[in-house]
Amino acid sequence: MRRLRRLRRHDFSRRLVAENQLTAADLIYPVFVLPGTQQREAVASMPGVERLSIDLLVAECQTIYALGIPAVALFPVTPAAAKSLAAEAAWDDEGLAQRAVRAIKETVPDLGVITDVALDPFTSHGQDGIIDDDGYVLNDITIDALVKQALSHARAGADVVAPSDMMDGRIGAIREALEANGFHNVQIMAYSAKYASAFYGPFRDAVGSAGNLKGGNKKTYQMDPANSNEAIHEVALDIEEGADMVMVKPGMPYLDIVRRVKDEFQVPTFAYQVSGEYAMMQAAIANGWLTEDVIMESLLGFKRAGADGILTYFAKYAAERLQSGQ
Ligand SMILES: NCc1[nH]cc(CCC(=O)O)c1CC(=O)O
Ligand SMILES: [Mg+2]
Repeated sequence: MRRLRRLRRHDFSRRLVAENQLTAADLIYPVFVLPGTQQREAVASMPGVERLSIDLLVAECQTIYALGIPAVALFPVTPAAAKSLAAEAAWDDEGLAQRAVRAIKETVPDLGVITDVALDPFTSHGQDGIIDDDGYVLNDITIDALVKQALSHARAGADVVAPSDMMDGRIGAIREALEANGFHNVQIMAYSAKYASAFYGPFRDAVGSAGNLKGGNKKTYQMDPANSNEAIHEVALDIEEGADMVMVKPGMPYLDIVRRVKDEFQVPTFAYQVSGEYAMMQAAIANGWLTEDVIMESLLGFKRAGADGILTYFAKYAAERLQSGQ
């Protein structure tokens, strides 16, 4: 009799036949950067996540590197006074993101540093671009700003720039500018299929853009959650324009998209387990409704769906757990 339970009988054979494996090398740790020194702030809607000033962040990065996590993704928390309609602070070479990149590369040079290329932390209205009088985000004018921001990150020493804004054509423009300025080896991780999702709420609290958005949404540039074929077109364009890696975001509700993208293109494909997914799981765990085992199960799900790596606020927790062999 064909008994599929036979191999499940013992731990040794369950391990031998496991089809997928999660390792620390699959993880990218998103971190929030504060101005000042010795600053550490909790994020209420993301229990366990802290915003850190650069000095504390550098120390944290040493721990992250020692755990075998390949890279961090930086998200600056911009003071309200530095926000404007045209988001000029985004390409300030002395900006928070730029200074954080330099500090990390100086102390932990082998840790990959990924920067967020998008204007929302720097606009007074919280949108990811420059708006017209009606509040519509202008595509090509925004691209000019994104190019300046990406070049500024590259000058600071960023290994990877990650445009998360969903303007059409920005990958091509950024790639061209990087090449023209001698940054031939700066990688682009494109947020290619980024959906207009309600799962980003806690992140907007963390970077302080929720208040600026005033309940507004990003539906005129981020994708409609109803769509799947459109994600394939978005990814195809970004690869053609010069992306080295592509991303699907959010994560768990969009694993079907991760699988389709991986099958269709076979390029390095990442998924972002976003703030709302983190908050949901942490809330249930804190209430005793779920155990922490859901964390590792959720991360393995990304591997099974075909992701090469996962951006997750659980990266440090997961790497520690993998190291201790649990
Ligand atoms: N450029 C904005 C950006 N970059 C990363 C996230 C969300 C990440 C998360 O929720 O964890 C967002 C939010 C948004 O689009 O409003
Ligand atoms: Mg696109």
